[in-house]
Amino acid sequence: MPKGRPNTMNNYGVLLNELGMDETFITPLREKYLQPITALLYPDWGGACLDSHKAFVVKYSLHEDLDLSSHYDNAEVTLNVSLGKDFTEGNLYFGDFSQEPTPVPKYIEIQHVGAQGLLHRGGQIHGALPIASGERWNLIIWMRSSAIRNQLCPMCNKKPELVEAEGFGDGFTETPEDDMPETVNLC
Ligand SMILES: O=C(O)CCC(=O)C(=O)O
Ligand SMILES: [Fe+2]
Repeated sequence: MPKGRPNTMNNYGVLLNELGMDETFITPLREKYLQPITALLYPDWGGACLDSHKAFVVKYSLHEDLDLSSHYDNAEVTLNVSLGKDFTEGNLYFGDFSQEPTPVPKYIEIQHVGAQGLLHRGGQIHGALPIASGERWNLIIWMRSSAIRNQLCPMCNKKPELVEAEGFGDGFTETPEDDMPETVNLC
C-alpha cells in the first residue's frame, strides 16, 4: 500500500486519500458541513467555493515529531481537529495579522482541546509547540479554492503553471478561457 508523508514538514501520520477516505468521508464533509460555515467566515478566501482538499492525520510523540515549526499551508482554509490522545503542552500558535511592523513577531497561543475543530486561513502563519508527554494526533484538512489559487499560487505568489496531477493535485484547475478552442479572424 502506498504510504506518503502527510506533508513536507510532518514525518509521522497518514494521507487519507491513500485510505480511500476522500469520496466517502472528506469530500461530503467539506461540501455539506464545512462549506456553509467557511462561506460565511472566509468570503474573500474562496470560502464559498472550496472545490478540493488534501486531508491527513499528523502524529506527535516523544520519540517522533515533537512539534511543527511556523509555516503557512498550501490551502485557502484549513480545518484542524484535535483527535487527542492524551498529551501535555503542544499548543497551537498563530501569527498576528496586524500590519504594524514589530521587531519581534507576535503570536497568540491556543490550547487545542480533544474532539474540537479549529478553522483558520491557510495563509496565516502558525505552528505547534512541542508536546511534553503523551501522543498528539490531529486531523488536518487543507481546503482549496481553484477560483482563488488559479489567479496566484498561494505558495510562490506567481501565476500557476499547470501540470497533470492525480486526484485533486494541488487544487489548481484549468480556467474556461484555457479550454477555449483557438479561433481565427476571418474578416
Ligand atoms: O499539529 C498541528 O496541530 C498543526 C498541523 C499543521 O499546521 C499542518 O499540518 O499544516
Ligand atoms: Fe499548517
